[in-house]
Amino acid sequence: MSIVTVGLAARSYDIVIENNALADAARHLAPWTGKGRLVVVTDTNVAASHLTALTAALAGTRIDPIILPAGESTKSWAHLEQLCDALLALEIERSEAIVALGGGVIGDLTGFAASIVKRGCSVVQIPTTLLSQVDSSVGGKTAINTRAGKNLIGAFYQPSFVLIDPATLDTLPVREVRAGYAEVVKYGLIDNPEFFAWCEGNGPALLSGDPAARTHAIETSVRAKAAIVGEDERETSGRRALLNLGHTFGHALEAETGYSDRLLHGEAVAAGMAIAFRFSAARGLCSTEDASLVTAHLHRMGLPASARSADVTASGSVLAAHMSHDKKREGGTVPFLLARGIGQTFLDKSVSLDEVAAFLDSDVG
Ligand SMILES: NC(=O)c1ccc[n+]([C@@H]2O[C@H](COP(=O)([O-])OP(=O)(O)OC[C@H]3O[C@@H](n4cnc5c(N)ncnc54)[C@H](O)[C@@H]3O)[C@@H](O)[C@H]2O)c1
Ligand SMILES: O=C(O)C(=O)C[C@@H](O)[C@H](O)[C@H](O)COP(=O)(O)O
Ligand SMILES: [Zn+2]
Repeated sequence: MSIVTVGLAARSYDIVIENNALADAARHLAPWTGKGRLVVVTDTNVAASHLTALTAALAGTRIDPIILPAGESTKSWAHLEQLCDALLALEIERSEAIVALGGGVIGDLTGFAASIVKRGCSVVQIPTTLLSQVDSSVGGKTAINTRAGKNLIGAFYQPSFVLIDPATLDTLPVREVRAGYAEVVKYGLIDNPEFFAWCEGNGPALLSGDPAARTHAIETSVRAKAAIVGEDERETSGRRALLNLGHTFGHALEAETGYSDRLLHGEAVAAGMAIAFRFSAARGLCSTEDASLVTAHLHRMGLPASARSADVTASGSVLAAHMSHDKKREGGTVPFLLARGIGQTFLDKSVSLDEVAAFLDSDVG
């Protein structure tokens, strides 16, 4: 078992990473079961594969499940309302924890609901996708998507505890494992070239469910994210913005595909990171060799590495228009995460959306 702490003074919390932790949920969740019941928010797929096991592990505690449809379209106003109404109907009390059992969709939506129901209830994250275990369950970004763009309505609201059971990934479809892998390799590309090299060697084993590779990837990612969040919780210093590598491009691709299962978040981020490296090379910031290495690695891992390979045919100016809603925008300018090389990502405020649009029209990836 490993424990990683997110250090945020009074709002610090632990992340426990342990194979088969779900079977031991009574011990791990003891601080939140004292009231005799737990409200568990999940989706239809996760309910089918893991809710029974969690309920059995918590024998003696009444489980009140709220089961939502699976998929990105659940991060919506309509489902936020449905979830808040369900929590109120269950007479949730602020001293109880709401458990988010699922991937990033359930985690982001439940975290946001927890931040507003009765002005704030505790939330415990039990992530069940690779993406949510390495990224979304940690750090307290919660949100829904709206017509104007991705995650534009939300709150910074930290969980009270995160319980990661890598064994839950045994039931995850391989396309979802691949999508989560994009956020794993992101940590190497940001500031850890040794981890990128590890990904080059061990990515295939990770995708095929090798337990040692899986645990190493989860622990490395969670430690990296916890450290960044501890330094810059609300993305004000520029440090946390590094976690957004590939996301300004990626969110535009997601908007273009209507936040549907046509393009998963991790797939969009993969394409966005490769675009960011090629754009950096085109600006003379990083070598074309590094940009090609990133593109080739993502392709080898079965991920899209361009708008075209993500099946998005929109023009550069249409994609740039989506990017103008980016939350990092300041004084009318959207800063971009660019790179001087693998492991050397930085925030560049000198890019214009016209330049990005022209680059995208010429980018073949
Ligand atoms: N808050 C953050 O910091 C942060 C970070 C990264 C991504 N995100 C958000 O996370 C979301 C994507 O999360 P995701 O990739 O986990 O997608 P997801 O939550 O939609 O889960 C992917 C699919 O896998 C299914 N599933 C989940 N766990 C399973 C399991 N163990 N076995 C079988 N099926 C399972 C789900 O039902 C769903 O169909 C996006 O909305 C993205 O914006 C948030
Ligand atoms: O935790 C962060 O900070 C991240 O940027 C992690 C991203 O992987 C994640 O997709 C996040 O939700 C994107 O944030 P946003 O502020 O661009 O919506
Ligand atoms: Zn992401």
